[in-house]
Amino acid sequence: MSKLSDSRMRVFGDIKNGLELPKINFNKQQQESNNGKEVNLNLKHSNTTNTNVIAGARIFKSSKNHSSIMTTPKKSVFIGKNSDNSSHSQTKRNGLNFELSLTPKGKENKINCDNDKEDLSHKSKSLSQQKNNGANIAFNLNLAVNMDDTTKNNSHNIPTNSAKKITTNSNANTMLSDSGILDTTPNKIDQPSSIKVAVRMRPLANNEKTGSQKNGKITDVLIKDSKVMIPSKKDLFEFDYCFDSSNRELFHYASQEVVYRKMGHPLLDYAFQGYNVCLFAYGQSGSGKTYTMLGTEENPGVTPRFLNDLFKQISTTKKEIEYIINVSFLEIYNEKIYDLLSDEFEMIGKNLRVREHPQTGPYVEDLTVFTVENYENAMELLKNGLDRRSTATTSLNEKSSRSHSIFSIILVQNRHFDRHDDDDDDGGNNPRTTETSCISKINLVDLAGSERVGNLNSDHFREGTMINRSLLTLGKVISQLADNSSSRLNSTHHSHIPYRESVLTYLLQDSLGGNSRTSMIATISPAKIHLEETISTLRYASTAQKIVNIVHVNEDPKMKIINSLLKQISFLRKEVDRTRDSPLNNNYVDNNQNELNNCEYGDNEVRNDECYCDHGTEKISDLKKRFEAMLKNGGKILKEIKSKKHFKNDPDLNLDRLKFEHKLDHLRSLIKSVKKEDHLKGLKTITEYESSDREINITKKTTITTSVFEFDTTKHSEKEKKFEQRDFKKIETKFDNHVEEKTDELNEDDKKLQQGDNDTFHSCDQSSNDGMLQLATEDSTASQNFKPDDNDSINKDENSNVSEVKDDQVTDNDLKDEIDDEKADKSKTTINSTGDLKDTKNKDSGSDADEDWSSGKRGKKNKKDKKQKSGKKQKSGKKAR
Ligand SMILES: Nc1ncnc2c1ncn2[C@@H]1O[C@H](COP(=O)(O)OP(=O)(O)OP(=O)(O)O)[C@@H](O)[C@H]1O
Repeated sequence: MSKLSDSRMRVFGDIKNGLELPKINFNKQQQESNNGKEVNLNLKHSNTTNTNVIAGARIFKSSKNHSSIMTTPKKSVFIGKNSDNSSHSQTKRNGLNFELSLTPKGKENKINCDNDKEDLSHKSKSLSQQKNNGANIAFNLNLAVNMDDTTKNNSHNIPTNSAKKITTNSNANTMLSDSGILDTTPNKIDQPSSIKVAVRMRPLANNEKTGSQKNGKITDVLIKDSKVMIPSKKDLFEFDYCFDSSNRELFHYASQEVVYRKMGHPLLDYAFQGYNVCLFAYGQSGSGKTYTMLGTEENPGVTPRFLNDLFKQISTTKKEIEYIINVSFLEIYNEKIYDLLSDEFEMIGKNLRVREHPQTGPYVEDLTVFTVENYENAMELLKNGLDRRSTATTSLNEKSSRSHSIFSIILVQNRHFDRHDDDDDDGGNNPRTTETSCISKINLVDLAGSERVGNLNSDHFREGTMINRSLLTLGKVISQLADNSSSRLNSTHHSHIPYRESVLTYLLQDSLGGNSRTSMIATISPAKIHLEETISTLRYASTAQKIVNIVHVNEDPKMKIINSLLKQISFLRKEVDRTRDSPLNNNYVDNNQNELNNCEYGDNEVRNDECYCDHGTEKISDLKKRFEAMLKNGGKILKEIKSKKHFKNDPDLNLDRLKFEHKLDHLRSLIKSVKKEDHLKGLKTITEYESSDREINITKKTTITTSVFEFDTTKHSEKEKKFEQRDFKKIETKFDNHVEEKTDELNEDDKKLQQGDNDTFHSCDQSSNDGMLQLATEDSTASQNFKPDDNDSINKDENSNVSEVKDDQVTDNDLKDEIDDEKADKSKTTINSTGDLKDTKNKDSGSDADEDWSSGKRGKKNKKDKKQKSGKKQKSGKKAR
């Protein structure tokens, strides 16, 4: 047994200053010779033969006869575990015997000191004894499965429930629980992990091959093994890996697969072990970051391969582990965070906020998270997000990413296993099921390209300076962290890290200098013309290499609760998907309600779900009102135009028509936005529309869409969304029909006014009555499935249009009266009108444009042609404005 300078065993400290371990009794000479020596702190459990290095440490002279061991800055030290399953409960009852020893770094032999025969080793008293003595211990002593390579051999056959660990606690007063059972709170075994850095060189681009070069040299970068050389500058950089992808013919050509195997796959392994991981690509614009991270259809990059292996691995692992995979995708553009996966009305284009959780660090508030079940799901989300990412053509890259993107995967692993506990009355014969949970966050980051501002045109100047600003902060953070990492052991003072100076670094705080196994791929061009940027990237990368993160497996009892909630989310998402196909099924809400109630935390979840749905209902009813208002306004305008047509020489007629077309433009673009689910744009258009139309005050009420909207919207927002989209289509159809018909009629009127043909004008008037009638009828119905840009769909959907019209009803009496009046008008004038029209058609045959006008009188077979022409007209109308 070691002689401790203190009768209690003490391990305490904090992350900045390292941990103070039991003092060591050196004689004076030993004290001098060992002062400042770097050592390994080893652990050996008395039941095992293996000794594991658990931390790097340094010896310091602390008092006359004592030296102290200071570990590298860590919160905790791994103490030990039993080598076989049978003895861990024994340990629990009788206390844990372990032995700490110090050895010079890189050597096996122990340092001599006077502590006892075992030199610097220390055997603990049993924990139960300590507890009985009422001694303070400055840590929670637990057993742990250490997933790190150094202890893997020792730990892999230990069931997870025997995994406990030692964690220091800076308040140095944590007691064992009254029951004497070891505390299993935060399971954090900190380990140093330096950032792994690789460089990848892309092939020459076409314009680089032909560009004029000094000395006739096009390239000036060489890669050999793990080194990059710049011959003209006699510079040499060394990294963990250097990938030469400049020429496929090369023997050592690094394909996408090679890059993934070396840089991506190891991170996947770490993620399965429970660590947070991060891979980011850094480099000049056009140097191959996106190609490396995402690749192409034929040559997928790291992210698709990572996802593929993730799901493959899950499918081959044992059934007792349950996996939940959540993904999110965001971009940081001009220092603002945008959700790339959200299809929520008000979330698109919304700048999200970063918040900080005291335990888990920075996170993005309101970011959409999807639970995915397979590779295809995940890839679909990735592609959807990429479509929304901000890109632009720059001098260096045809499709340059103008934002930093972070694709995050949360891997949750729930392990269920049977625990045999000797403490049980039955002697441990009856297994009890236990669950542990592990959550790993995987960040795959494609940074925007670093670029000299001189290379940017005025369009991209602002975004270029923003990109450079955040990359500059990233550089500062990296270099500060590198400084701190190298001075960690010698100094207690650490410089401030300016994480908050940019959104990027704030969000990546954990990946840089925090709890994450992080790798970086620096991409470079071989071209001599980019040499300056290449050297700057290489410097950046070699500084990043010096950063040492402190990592631990994310296993925590609180995770159980989080897991349970994640399960709920996953369940709810599945339900949403399932019910999407049958939105009219009224029973589903009740059934699901029951299922939800049966879930753990079900009550809260249901309540939350309801809140969410209420919110959704509000949005929908608001939208509904806006659409209705627009429809009414549209009707009013048409009416006004119609009434003015009686005055042949009304100078306002054309103006009104233009106004009307202008408004319909707004509506059309609104409907397009809605169709594309670009709700934000839709909302903007509505606002524009409404403000341009404020003077028109409509009192009559149309209820065209009410019947469609009046289903029970209080329970399920997805169901509502489905309806919302369907109804938008109907409104869209209706308006397009109006535009089509009214444009034709107005053109016809126009022409006839010009011709001064009174008879024809009369028939036009009737025809515009028809048009109004149709508007009123359609206002009270909802025609279906028309897509303004999709000419083919016009014909396809005409039939459904008809049946839809029959089904709907007008509820507003005033409007009904008006429609009835107009119907009467119509029935009176139909024959005349048709006759006139026929005449007109005959007169004008031979002219394309005229045929278009005449066929505007419900000539269904020519509808497609008409549509195309009215589209053209609209464009010219815009030009005129
Ligand atoms: N290793 C490679 N092999 C083949 N082509 C590559 C490679 N790396 C990049 N390219 C090609 O170079 C061009 C630019 O690459 P990429 O878009 O990935 O650059 P980037 O660094 O992401 O640029 P930016 O920062 O402007 O978004 C693309 O056409 C890409 O296909």
